[in-house]
Order: sequence, then structure tokens, then C-alpha cells
Amino acid sequence: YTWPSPQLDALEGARWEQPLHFFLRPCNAFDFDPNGAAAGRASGRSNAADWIRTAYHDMATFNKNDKTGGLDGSIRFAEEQARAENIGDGFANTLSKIVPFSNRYVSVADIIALGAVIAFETCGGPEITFRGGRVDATEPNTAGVPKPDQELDSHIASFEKQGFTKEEMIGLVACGHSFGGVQHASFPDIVPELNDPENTQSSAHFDTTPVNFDNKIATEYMSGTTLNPLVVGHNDTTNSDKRIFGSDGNVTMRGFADSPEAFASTCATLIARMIDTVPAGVKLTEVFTPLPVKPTSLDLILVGDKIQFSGQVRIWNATRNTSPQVRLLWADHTGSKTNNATLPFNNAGDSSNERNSWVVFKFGTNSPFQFITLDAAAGITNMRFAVNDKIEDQGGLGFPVLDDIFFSSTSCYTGDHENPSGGRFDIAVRNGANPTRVYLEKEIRDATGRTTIQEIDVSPPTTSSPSGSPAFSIWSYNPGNDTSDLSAVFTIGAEVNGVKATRSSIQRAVTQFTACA
Ligand code: HEM
Repeated sequence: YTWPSPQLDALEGARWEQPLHFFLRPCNAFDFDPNGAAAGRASGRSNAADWIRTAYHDMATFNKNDKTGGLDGSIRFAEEQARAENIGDGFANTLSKIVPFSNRYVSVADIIALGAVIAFETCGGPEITFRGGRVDATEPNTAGVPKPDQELDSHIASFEKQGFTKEEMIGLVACGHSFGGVQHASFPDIVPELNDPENTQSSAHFDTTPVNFDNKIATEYMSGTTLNPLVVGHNDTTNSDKRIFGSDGNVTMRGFADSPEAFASTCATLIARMIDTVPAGVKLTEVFTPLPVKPTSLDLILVGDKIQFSGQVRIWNATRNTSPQVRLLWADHTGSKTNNATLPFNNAGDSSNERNSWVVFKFGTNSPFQFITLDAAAGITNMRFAVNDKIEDQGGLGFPVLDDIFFSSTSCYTGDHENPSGGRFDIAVRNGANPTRVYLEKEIRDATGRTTIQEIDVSPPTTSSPSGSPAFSIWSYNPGNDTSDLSAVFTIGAEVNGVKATRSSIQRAVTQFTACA
């Protein structure tokens, strides 16, 4: 895709930089057992397994006939979690970790899908094709997640309704049950209390490698050594994996046991289909690859007749040792294309996950990084980067920068810095931009946990508005003593020629400016 796209930029970071993978380091990490982890013991459960099960249970309500249900974040509703088909605390645990990573561009449902993708990719599984754009349900879905005590025919019918054939059912269950196990607490009739100090949650595992993806779920099943509690459980009524795995005479499972590659590629296909099972009307994004060069966190602030410009640029597939030299070249409103600055390497900033590494160059954030100071009238219109002298400009398009509407350093707060009693947001609007509306955007969660944007109108200039550059006018918003606005962070939105758009990726609070004179 072409930068900038607020939604794809956010999804690209979440999907490829994978901040969620820190919760899966190591893959047996489990954050909800103070007696186990605190005492240095294995809990027998893992965040990774819970995330995969959460994605499946959110999706499994899909009804292909009327295209309702599916992966839409409805598992976050207490009413769904209270159903017998969703027994256990795995869903609440998962959501408490991953939902904070959802935002205006990445829905709760996208983050649930991504949690499963990242669990597979971090813990030995295949790469899974990911798209974004899922829409969060506003109410619980109809029940429909399979339970272990159902008969084979009803499982076949259930997967059929979810959009999967019998063979695909075998695959999907085997892929999921490559992780985790059955807990005593949720299924005391299937699993006894294990009294194992290295399995404090008493989870009877589906295979001998419960925190990693591999085909042991199939090899152990085929060789008859499996301890899978849904295959060799003492009560045959709940041996659903046994009925499902054997439902085609073991043809599918034998294939998985014979070929780890075939199992991995089948899982990549089926898990991708599972997470792309969404209700009618939802249009998923394209599949996107990591941008080789990606500007992020760009910020402009008007200071007198100058603009302080700061931001970052991420270089994909690089490490500290192979770090390139990066120069920023930019064009401005005077037509000059020769401005340039060499970007300092952020020493803290080479990062990696299980699969990728990248380096981040920062400019204009904290010492020792210097602001790039622009003449306010000249501003900036477009960036290019020279990476080891090779020009990166998205095939000639460059990286366009909107410098028409941004915060002015005359914004200020009154009273205590920690606890302001008042203040003013000043917004610089370039003469000629002619917005019909300028507003502050506050990201809030609605009553159902979805992120929405609250807009607060900013007033056009008055004669007493502080002046800085003759190229700009100042619009202002005074929150009075509204403590919710004085403690909040905002981006700026504007409507120009009937088109509404967010102007900056950086959120600012009134206390990020100086005290009012
Ligand atoms: C007929 C279909 C299925 C049945 C009856 C079934 C049943 C179960 C049961 C009883 C548990 C134990 C839960 C607990 O103790 O809290 C479990 C765990 C799990 N299931 Fe399934 N499952 C099915 C399909 C799937 C599918 C399709 C996936 C994913 C693709 C999946 C992923 C998981 C995972 C990862 C766990 C482990 C959770 C943990 O260790 O905390 N299951 N399943």
C-alpha cells in the first residue's frame, strides 16, 4: 500500500512489528497464575493457547446462511463469556491483555484475530495471512460454539454452519489443539486435579508440546501414544477429538503426521479463513506487507515564525550492526527540493520479533535528537529518504506531508502541571487552507468497549488570538475547568472542501505545552 493511510499504517505496525509478541516471550508465558509464575513454576497454561482459543470461540458463532456472527469481538460481552460453551477464564484473561492494543484504526476483533496470528507465528507456527478492517459487534451473537459432549454429526453440522467441511473441521481442531489442553477447573469430569507443581493449573495437554506449534498432535494420535484428554479421556462422551480425528478413517490425520510441512500449510490456510470469517457487510482490507521505509509519529508545532518538525522513520530488515545511513530530503511550498538532514540513529532503537528486525531513526524528539526547524511559510510538502544513498520515495510519489493544520506552541495550561485548572489549545491554520471546521479528536471507548472519536469544535480566530507567523492564523479551544478535557490527549481533525481528516498522528495534552502567561 501507499503511505500514508491512517488505518493501514496502524494495522501494519500492529501486524508486522507485533508488539503483542512480548506477552508470548517465552511461549509458555501465562500471566494469571500468581502461585505458579511467582514461585518460578510452570502453570501448564499459556497466553498463546488462550489467544488462539479466544479467536476460535469469537468466530464459531458464524452462521453462513444469514452471514451473522463470526469474528466480530462479541466474545468481549459478559453474556457470551457466561455461556457454558465458553467456560473458563481464558477469554477474560486474553481480552485484558490485548484489548488495550485496539484503537480507532484497529478494532477489538482485529486484535483478537491478530492475537491468534501472532501466537502461531511466535510459537513455531506458519506465517498466516492477515487483513484488518473487522467491525466490532454491538451486542452478543447467537450461541453456537461446539462443546466436547456433542455427537459427531452435530459437530459436522456446526462446522458446516461456520463454513468448514468435515475435512476442514479435522484440520482446524488439530491446528488449534496443537496448543494448550483441558483444565481441571473448567472440566473436572474430564481432567482430575493433577497435583503437579510444574502444572499448577492442572491442564491435561493435547500433545507433549503444548506451547509450540508442531504436528505432534497428529503423530502422537497416529502412533497411539497420545494423552489428549479429548481422545483418551475416561468418559467417551467427551472424547470429541477422537470422534472428529477419526471421522474420515484417519486419512487427514495420517497426512498431518506424515508431513509437518503439509500440516503447517493446512493450518496457515485454515486459520487465515477462520479469522477472515466476518459478518455480512464487513469489508476486510487488502493484505499488506511491511513498508521497507516507514515514517511514523510525525509532528509539527508552530513556534513563532518557525515550525518544529519531528518524527521517526523505520527501516525494515535492518539491525543495529547492519544499520544504514539515512538522510531525510524534503520539498516545501517554495518549490525547494534540496532541504536535507542526516537522521541520527536512535541508540535504543533496534527491535525485533521472532521473524523480523528493524531500526528506527528519530528526529526532533528528545535530546540528543534535534528538531528540524522549518521556515513556517515554506513548511514541508513531501519527504524522500536516502538510505545508504539509495532514494526511497514510494516509486516517485514521495511521502506527502500535510502541514496546513497543527498545534501551536502558544497552547498552554494554568495551575498545577500535574493537575491543571485550565488552559487553551491553540491550533495553527495555514492561510489558504480554509477549513470549514477544525476540531479536537478524543479517542474514547463507548459503553460496549468500542473505540470512537469524540469531536470538540475549535473556534476560528478572534482579533485577540496570539499571532506567530503571518502565514498562519490561530484557532483556539478553551476547556474551561472541564477536567476530562484537561487530562485528555487529542489529535486534530479538520474539514476542508467537505473532506474530514485527522491531521496528526500525535496526541497532545494541554500540559505538554508551557504555563499560560
Ligand atoms: C468440536 C470442536 C472443538 C471442541 C469440542 C473443543 C473443545 C475444547 C475443550 C473442551 C478445551 C479445554 C478448555 C479449557 O479447559 O478451558 C479446548 C481447549 C482449546 N481449544 Fe478447542 N475445541 C474445539 C475446536 C477448537 C478449534 C477449532 C480451535 C482453534 C483453531 C481450538 C483451540 C483450542 C485451544 C488453543 C485450546 C487450549 C486452551 C488452553 O490451553 O487454555 N479448539 N477445546
